[in-house]
Amino acid sequence: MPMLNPEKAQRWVAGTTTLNGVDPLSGASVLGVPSVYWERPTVGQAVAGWGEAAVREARSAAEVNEVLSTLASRAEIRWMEGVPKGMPGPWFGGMRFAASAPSDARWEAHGFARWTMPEVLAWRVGTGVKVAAFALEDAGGEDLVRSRLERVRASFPDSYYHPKGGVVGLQLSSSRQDFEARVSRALEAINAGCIQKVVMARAVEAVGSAPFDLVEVLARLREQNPRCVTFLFRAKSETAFLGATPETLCRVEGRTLETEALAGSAAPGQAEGLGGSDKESREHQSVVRYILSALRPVAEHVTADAEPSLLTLKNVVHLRTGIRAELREGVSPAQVVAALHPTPAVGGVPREHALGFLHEHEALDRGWYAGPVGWIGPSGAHMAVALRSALVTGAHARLFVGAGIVQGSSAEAEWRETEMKSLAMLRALGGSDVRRES
Ligand SMILES: C=C(O[C@@H]1C=C(C(=O)O)C=C[C@H]1O)C(=O)O
Repeated sequence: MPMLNPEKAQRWVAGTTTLNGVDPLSGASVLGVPSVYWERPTVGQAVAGWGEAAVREARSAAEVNEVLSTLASRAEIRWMEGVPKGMPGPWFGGMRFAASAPSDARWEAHGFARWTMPEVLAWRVGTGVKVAAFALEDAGGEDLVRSRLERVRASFPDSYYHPKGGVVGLQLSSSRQDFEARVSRALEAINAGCIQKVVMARAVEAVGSAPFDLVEVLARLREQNPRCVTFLFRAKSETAFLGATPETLCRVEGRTLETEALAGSAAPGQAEGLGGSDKESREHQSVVRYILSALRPVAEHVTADAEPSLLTLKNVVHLRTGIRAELREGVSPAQVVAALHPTPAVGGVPREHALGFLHEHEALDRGWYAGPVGWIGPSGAHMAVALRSALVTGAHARLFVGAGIVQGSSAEAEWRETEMKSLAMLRALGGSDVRRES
């Protein structure tokens, strides 16, 4: 049985092997739907994990800090043949956007924050697929690791998993009226000077004509969104949180930190005007300023791109400013997450007022949407901001989309922006025959 937050003395044993494969996702045809998945096509990184050798949960923001700090250490795992260099993870998971407990039962399985170390982890390396197996260091731990590696070696396909291309009919519903009323309320608060920016989100319910095939959805997400991180986190239940996000919260390797401001959006046909738009530029710069000031206590030599560039995705274009820094001595990825999350790209300015406004008026349990999701371990950490995502159970998907509201925003335009942002997930779910109810 996997243990939640086990005693400090608990240790795991791990072993590795290398296969001839090319695609960790193809393992799903023999090992089933992964419990965790992470792919960055731009750098050729792909990782899939099955089962849960260990689970660490946190129930509050303070506990998150404590748990995340322990996950970066290698002390708890005894590697039979040394730590594999450049292994992503082995801990994968995420946390809620808000500091409050779930109010929507659909998020209960994912909890406040949850990281797992899979029983089997497969990731792409230059010439093949590397596999690690983990087990508790109890009597028989090494044998269990060897048998897991053997089973994987005997059955792992060496082909690439291509989506089969079947189309799933989707029935969609989301209330436009409610969303636009909330955006108008946000504009009143902005005009009254209570807040300068707030990111309002809404849910879109999508019901498929058959249960969603999560492996197919992952395969389509990565194919259709090569500049994003495709991710999946499946907790104990059959409920999975997955998506393809363009936004990184932080990537840490040694003392090198990379982050970014991603805010300001336009339809692909209107990208030309994005850089010159006063509204989009204000929305973007508020995120840049926040990140630079949030990094000051934890990092030095902070540099940002002189000008935002355009990040062009299939359905939407964003303004992006890359930011790099060197972490101060002893600063952990946990402290970086605590310093940055939530940035005004998904929260607002001033931060506490905007979060209070969302708590009161958004009428949505965001769950892990817009929270940090990713991996952490001895080779560093990568936490993305969980956007363009959905919580999927059977034939039901709850998608989440949001947009930044500043002075000059219009409720109708923000609705359209969120519609545009929903397309990536809808297309991956397989929608073509889309019927709408508002
Ligand atoms: C909130 C979302 O996206 C964020 C909001 C953006 C904006 O308002 O321009 C752009 C990118 C993201 O930081 C979302 O995709 O749900």
